[in-house]
Amino acid sequence: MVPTNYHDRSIPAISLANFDSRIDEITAELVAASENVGFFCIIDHGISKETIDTMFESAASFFSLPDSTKSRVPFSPQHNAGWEKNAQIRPSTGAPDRKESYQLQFGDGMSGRWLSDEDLPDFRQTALSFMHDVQHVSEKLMICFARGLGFPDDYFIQAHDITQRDSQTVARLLHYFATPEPRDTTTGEVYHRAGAHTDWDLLTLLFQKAGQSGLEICPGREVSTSFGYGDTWTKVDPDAKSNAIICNIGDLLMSWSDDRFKSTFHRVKAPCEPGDYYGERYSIAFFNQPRKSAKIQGPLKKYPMVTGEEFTRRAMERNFKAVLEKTMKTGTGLTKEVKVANTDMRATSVATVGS
Ligand SMILES: O=C(O)CCC(=O)C(=O)O
Ligand SMILES: [Fe+2]
Repeated sequence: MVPTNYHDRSIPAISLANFDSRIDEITAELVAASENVGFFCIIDHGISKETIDTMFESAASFFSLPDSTKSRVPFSPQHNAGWEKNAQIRPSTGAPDRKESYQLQFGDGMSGRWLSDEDLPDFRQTALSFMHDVQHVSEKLMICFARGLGFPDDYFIQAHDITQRDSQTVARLLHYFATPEPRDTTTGEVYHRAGAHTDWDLLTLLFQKAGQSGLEICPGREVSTSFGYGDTWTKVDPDAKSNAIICNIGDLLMSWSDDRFKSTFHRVKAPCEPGDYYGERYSIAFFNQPRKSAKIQGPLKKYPMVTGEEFTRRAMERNFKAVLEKTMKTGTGLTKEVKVANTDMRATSVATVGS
């Protein structure tokens, strides 16, 4: 196995302290980070460590339920919400990520996909309160991005209004399974966690747990080969002290900024090298998705206008095609009914392909 080529890049840390009086300074920092790296972390964001820990505890309670209970809220491709396990195949790997996830939304998409209070006391309330907190932070960043691109302050906030029925914003609770250490190289089995991908939302806010490393980025699309294979990677380890939220630009903001802001390849590495973390890993990703009816076009009109619904559908189709091509090339095929998940909006297509 060829060792990973690592490169230390600094991930900008941007403080949101005194947001109203420092908004110009914060906007300049965010714009620079988005143009040059596509990844940054925010600190002084106002969500306490206790709040984040409580959400992680609730996520762990959900994932510790028997599969028979979790399968009462199964993932729905139409709604992009619910629970899936070992079901997401990335075009970069052609094999399922070894994980389970539970996708939550604010509105109609969650109908019938919350467990009852008897199954999981207080979960819904805790999750929604956390999601509103993260939305609040996201909206601050949206004001800065709107200013950076010359749009009115509330431009992205309106397009991502979570009080509307066609809101598509998703909070994804993730649980990666522990994998054998050291990896058995005789079988060639690779325990993918999250294969290399870009997200296709506006902006992702990611929460990691101290000690559970694995997130890596390949910034600025510095990829000379497909999906970053063979390229240099940078570790983005959780930093418990700063209580930072990791943020990355998604394909939607890249397009909406006429390619000025970079959506960036990242992965949760399949552990295989000395120093890698093989234990179970929890994370929470908050995907700022546009309303279905949002109209998307950059200030320079580099790309034709599309709706949020259309943008999402096209991203899913592209992803689905790439997965099919990959699985055919590798001969793994999709031999039974397989849920083929998208890179990051999590809308999963159910495909029955091959024998
Ligand atoms: O789990 C993580 O740290 C990252 C997850 C991720 O990139 C994704 O789900 O899009
Ligand atoms: Fe991602």
